[in-house]
Amino acid sequence: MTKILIRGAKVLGGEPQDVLIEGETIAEVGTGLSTEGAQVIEAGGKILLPGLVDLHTHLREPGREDSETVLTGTRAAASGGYTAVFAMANTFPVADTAGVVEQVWRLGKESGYCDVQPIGAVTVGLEGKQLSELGAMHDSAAGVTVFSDDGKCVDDAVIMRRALEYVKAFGGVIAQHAQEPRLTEGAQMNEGVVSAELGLGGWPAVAEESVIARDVLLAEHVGSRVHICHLSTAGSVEIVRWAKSRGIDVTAEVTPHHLLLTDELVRSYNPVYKVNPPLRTERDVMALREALADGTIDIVATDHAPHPHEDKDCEWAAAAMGMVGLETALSVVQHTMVETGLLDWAGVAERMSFKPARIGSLAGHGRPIAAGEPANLTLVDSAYRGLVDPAGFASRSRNTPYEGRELPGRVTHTFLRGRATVVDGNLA
Ligand SMILES: NC(=O)N[C@@H](CC(=O)O)C(=O)O
Repeated sequence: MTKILIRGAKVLGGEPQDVLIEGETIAEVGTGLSTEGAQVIEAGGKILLPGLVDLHTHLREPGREDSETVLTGTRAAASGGYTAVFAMANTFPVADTAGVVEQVWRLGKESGYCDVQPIGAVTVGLEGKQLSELGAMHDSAAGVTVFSDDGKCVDDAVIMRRALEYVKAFGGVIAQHAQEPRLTEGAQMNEGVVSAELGLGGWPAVAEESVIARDVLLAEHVGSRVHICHLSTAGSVEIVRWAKSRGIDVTAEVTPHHLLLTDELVRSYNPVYKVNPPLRTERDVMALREALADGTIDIVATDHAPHPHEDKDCEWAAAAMGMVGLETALSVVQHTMVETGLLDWAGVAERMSFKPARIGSLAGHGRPIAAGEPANLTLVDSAYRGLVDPAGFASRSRNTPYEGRELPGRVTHTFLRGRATVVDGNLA
C-alpha cells in the first residue's frame, strides 16, 4: 500500500502536525510520525485543508465542450484544491433526466481528477413550466440530491412550491437562482449610479431579493429546505439573516468574485466583468464578507462559468455572462477573508469543504482530517504571492477577471482518496 507522509503542515491552520496517508485513507495524525516506507512531503509552514467542495460548477458537458469538458473542468478543480464539484444542469441537453445526469456522473468517474456530483434541473429544459423527473434522477446511479435551474430562476411560485415539497421525500434541496425575470429584462449590469452613467440596462437588487423573500417563506410553509445560489446584495443578506432567525431551513452561497469585485469595473466595458448576478457595490461586497464571516452566508461556491473567447471578446451587450473561478477561488478567499482577519483557516475549511458537502449530502468529502477518514486533502502555500496568469489554467476557458492581478496563496498538492492529483503546483 502506498504511504505518504505530509510532514509539519498546519492542519486547518493550527499547530504543525504530520499526516500519514495509507492507500486511500488517513492512517494517522500526530507529531513526529515515522517516515519509514513513506514518501515524504515537507509541508512546513503550509496549511492543510480538507479537499475543497464546490456546490456550483458549470462543466458544460454535454453540449458546450468548446468551453469546458468534465475532464478539463475537473483538472481545473483539482488545480484549485477541489476534490469534489457539483455540476450544474444548464448543459445541452439539459440535465433533466436520469440519462443525462448518469452520463455526467460517468464522465466524472472516468476523469479521475475530482469527484463529480451532477445537479438535476428542477424543470424540464429549464423552462420553468413542468417539474422534471426529480425522483428518477435521485434514484439513478448519480443519486442526485441537489436540483437547480441555475442560469434561470424557478419563477413560478407554484412550481417552486411543488419542487420543495417533492424533494422532502428524500432529503433533497432546491438551489434557487434568484432573479425575477420581468425586473431584469434587458439588464446588463447592477442598477445604480454606474449603470445610469454608462447608460446600460440596470439589474436591480430587488430582482434578487424579492425571489429570496418569497422562497424562504415557501420553504417555511411546506417545511422544506432551500439553498440560495450566489447572493450578491446587502438586502439579500438581511432576508437570509431574518429567515434563519425564524428557524427557516435555508442555506446560502456567495461567489469569490462577489466578495472582491464591484460594478465600478464595468466602466472599462470589458465583458470579463459581465456576470450573473452582476457585480454590485462596495457596500454589498462588505455586507457579503461580513455575512460569510458570521455564518449568515454558509458557503463559498465558485459559479465557475467558462466561456470561449468568441463569446466574451465582443461588445458588452453581446457578451455571455460568467467567469471562470475554480483555479482562483481559494486565493480570493484568502485575500478577502483571511488576510482581512474575518476568517481563520478553520473557518475557510467550514465554508469551502465541510458545509458544502453537508448541504449537498455528499458522502466521503468535507470530512475532518483524522485517522480513518478518506484522504481528500489540499495543501496550500499561503505565503505565496503571484500574478494570475490564465495561460497556465487547466480550464479550457480563460475568462478570468483577475488576469494580471496579484493574489495570495497557491495550492501545491491535492489528494483525491490518497492519490495526488496536484504535485508541487502542477497537475499529476
Ligand atoms: N453565472 C453566470 O454568469 N453564468 C452562468 C449561468 C448564469 O447564472 O447565468 C453560466 O452558465 O454561464
